[in-house]
Amino acid sequence: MARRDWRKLDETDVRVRPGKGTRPRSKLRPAHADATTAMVTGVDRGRWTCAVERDPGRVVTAMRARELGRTPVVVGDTVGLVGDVTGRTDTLARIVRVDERASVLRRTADDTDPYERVVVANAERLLIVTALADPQPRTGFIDRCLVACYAGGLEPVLCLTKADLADPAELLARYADLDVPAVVTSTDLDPAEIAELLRGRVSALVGHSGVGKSTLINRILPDAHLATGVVSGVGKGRHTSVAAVALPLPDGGWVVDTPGVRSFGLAHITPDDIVGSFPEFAEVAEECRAGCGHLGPPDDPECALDDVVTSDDGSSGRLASLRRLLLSKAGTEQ
Ligand SMILES: Nc1nc2c(ncn2[C@@H]2O[C@H](COP(=O)(O)OP(=O)(O)OP(=O)(O)O)[C@@H](O)[C@H]2O)c(=O)[nH]1
Ligand SMILES: [Zn+2]
Repeated sequence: MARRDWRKLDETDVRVRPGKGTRPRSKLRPAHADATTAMVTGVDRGRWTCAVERDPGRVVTAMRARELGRTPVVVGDTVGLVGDVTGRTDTLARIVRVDERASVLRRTADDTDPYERVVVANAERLLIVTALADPQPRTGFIDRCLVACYAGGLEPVLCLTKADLADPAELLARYADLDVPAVVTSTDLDPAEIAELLRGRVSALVGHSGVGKSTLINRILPDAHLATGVVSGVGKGRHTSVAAVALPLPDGGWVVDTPGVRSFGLAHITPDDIVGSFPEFAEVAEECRAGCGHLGPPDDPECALDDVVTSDDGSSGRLASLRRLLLSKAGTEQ
């Protein structure tokens, strides 16, 4: 239950149906029944780049129809387009519908923007790109990426780069209890495993500067420069530091690069949102008192999660890892 509750989290969520008190239910709706479905691949200053029928070869620039008001439209959103959807130069389609999101990745509020915002919608996976050395892995960052995934409905994957510089064993061990899938890579290893992981689906990528994210993308997408160039015709400028962009993969699927996204919108996430992603704990957590932080003694001495832990079936390690994530939500390390 908790896992799907991210929809209520803030005002930037898409209103699938207009609520009472807003505009009257649009009479235009039936007229838009023939709207063309597209995926948003880039956003910049009131213009959205969309792939019609998710076809990377059919790119259209669109504006948001007035009737949508300020409904946020982000990379990965599935939208309905009307108007000129040919994509010819100087044409502009209109976005008249934003479909309900299957997942959300939020970035945190920052100095220039006091609101948490969804940066990527509908990504199935989040690749947490971390160098094994140079720069040193930051486990606080990884932990908060995991929290963002569990709360937003994405499957996390650890992508450990620069395996030629350091052994991944210690880092892998830290996440073993959480069953987070991991791939280990370096420039002297074949990127086929990662390409396979990404093929046919929408995956978002996050990572600090210098971890080798661009190197990785360029190896999987030899023409990424070209693809980036196409979108940056729209996406150049001061907003690019946090603007996500979806790049099409050669064998189908999309990689969403999230430059500048260094921390995640976790402020409204409750412990229950996170626990909800852990099947063996979610049900028991309902027996806890309302507002239990599920941290166990001394903070939550009566937390029911402790009852799940029996002898040595691995549950104690998993609970310890889950509790580490619960604690990390409040962390500030980036
Ligand atoms: N030793 C080693 N170095 C690597 C590997 N992958 C990338 N690098 C180096 O790490 C540095 C950073 O790589 P980038 O791909 O630019 O990193 P990034 O994450 O895109 O960083 P920004 O562009 O700043 O966001 C470069 O000097 C790369 O050559 C690797 O597998 N092994
Ligand atoms: Zn509890």
